[in-house]
Amino acid sequence: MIFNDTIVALSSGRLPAGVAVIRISGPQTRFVIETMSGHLPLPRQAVLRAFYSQGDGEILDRGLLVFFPGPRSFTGEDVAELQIHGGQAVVSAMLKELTGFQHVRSAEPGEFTRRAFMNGKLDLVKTEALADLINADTQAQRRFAQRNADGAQSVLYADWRKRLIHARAMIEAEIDFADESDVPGSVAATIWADTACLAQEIEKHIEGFTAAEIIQDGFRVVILGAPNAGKSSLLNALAQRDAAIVTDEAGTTRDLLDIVLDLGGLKIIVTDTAGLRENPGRVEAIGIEKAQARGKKADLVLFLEDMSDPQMVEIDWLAGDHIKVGTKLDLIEFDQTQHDQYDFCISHLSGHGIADLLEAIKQKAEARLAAAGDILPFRMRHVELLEESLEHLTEAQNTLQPLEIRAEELRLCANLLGRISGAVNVEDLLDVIFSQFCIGK
Ligand SMILES: Nc1nc2c(ncn2[C@@H]2O[C@H](COP(=O)(O)OP(=O)(O)OP(=O)(O)O)[C@@H](O)[C@H]2O)c(=O)[nH]1
Repeated sequence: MIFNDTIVALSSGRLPAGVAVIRISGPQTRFVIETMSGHLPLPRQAVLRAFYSQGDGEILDRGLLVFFPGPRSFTGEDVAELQIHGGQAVVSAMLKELTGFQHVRSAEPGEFTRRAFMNGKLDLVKTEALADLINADTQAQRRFAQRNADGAQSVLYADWRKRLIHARAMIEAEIDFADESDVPGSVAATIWADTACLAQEIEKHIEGFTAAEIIQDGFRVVILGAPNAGKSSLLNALAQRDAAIVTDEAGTTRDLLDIVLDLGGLKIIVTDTAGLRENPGRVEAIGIEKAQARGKKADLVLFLEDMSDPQMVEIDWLAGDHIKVGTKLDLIEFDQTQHDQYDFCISHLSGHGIADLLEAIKQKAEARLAAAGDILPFRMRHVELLEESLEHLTEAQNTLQPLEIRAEELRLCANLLGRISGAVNVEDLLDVIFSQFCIGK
């Protein structure tokens, strides 16, 4: 696709910095380079150049210039990257000079990537993965985004579409040549067996979204227990700072308080909650309601009990995974029978058991990820399209429907899969997807 205007942006991070990278893409790129720095350098080779102002011939800066002639560039157009000194004034003078050329303007957020997509350099899934790679905070997020950007997911969907298109072709052949028995019944049986298999694969793939959410948004750990059980003390010990207020007054914590941990590269969100007890005050009751709601949505609940003063707390409503933790170990005489009631016994005073508990949280999170496959849908958008395509595939299996309708359901299913990677009709999605990017990407 040919764009008339050339776009320019600072592609590197916050200024001042040692080096700043300015990126230019579009049909004016060659002219701009030649005007500001002399002849075009060899493709993809870094050269040291002075960059001159058109107005008074002043040198604005010296730096490295790399020229990537289209179509072998990130956007598919002529692209140049200028590595210059990362000072505020240097960069603003250079950007002002560049956008002073005719048909050259500042890029919108994500516009370079959008051009890459329009020119067939990236598909939508890879584009989204690239946005995630740029925003990755933890090593697990980086590795996951890297894998998605490599395109394994797009290959999987392309393979599914191929199977569907083949199935549809065979079914249509059966419709067209029914009388001539050119398509033996056994072929149709094989096709329907394969589409049934595909439906299972898609279903399993959709289930993997939970694992993707854990990687992207974090593994949610919620600390629950009676007032004074030591919940806030545990949160502070895990955070290694005073994130929550700790007093000996029962009911100190009224609201939810989150901290974020990086455990072995995984993002873990730990939430402190209001103590669970019967007949709380009005404000406390709201806190308890919130605690229960968060506990129900948690990936893991740490249920704390003060070993020196155990309280009866109703936790039957807890459906998910939980670890029972005995606290204030330092206050009690050793008693094996009492120890055996808990998965872990800890003391914030002595630090006993905290490291083991952290390790257990990490292992629980890793186990959840290991259970999912390698290729996961990583946007709600993917899941919605997958679910819709699965509905059509299920409908296609319905032997009560005429063959024509079943074939049409296969076509609809393939189209929806095509929308995930952008192979089919996605104009309406583009603004949403590219707005996730920063300027210069
Ligand atoms: N001896 C001892 N005291 C502890 C330990 N952990 C917590 N405490 C004390 O127990 C009291 C309550 O601790 P918190 O961490 O505020 O308990 P909580 O469960 O958050 O309490 P609420 O906010 O009221 O629900 C404080 O005085 C803590 O210093 C421990 O391991 N040993």
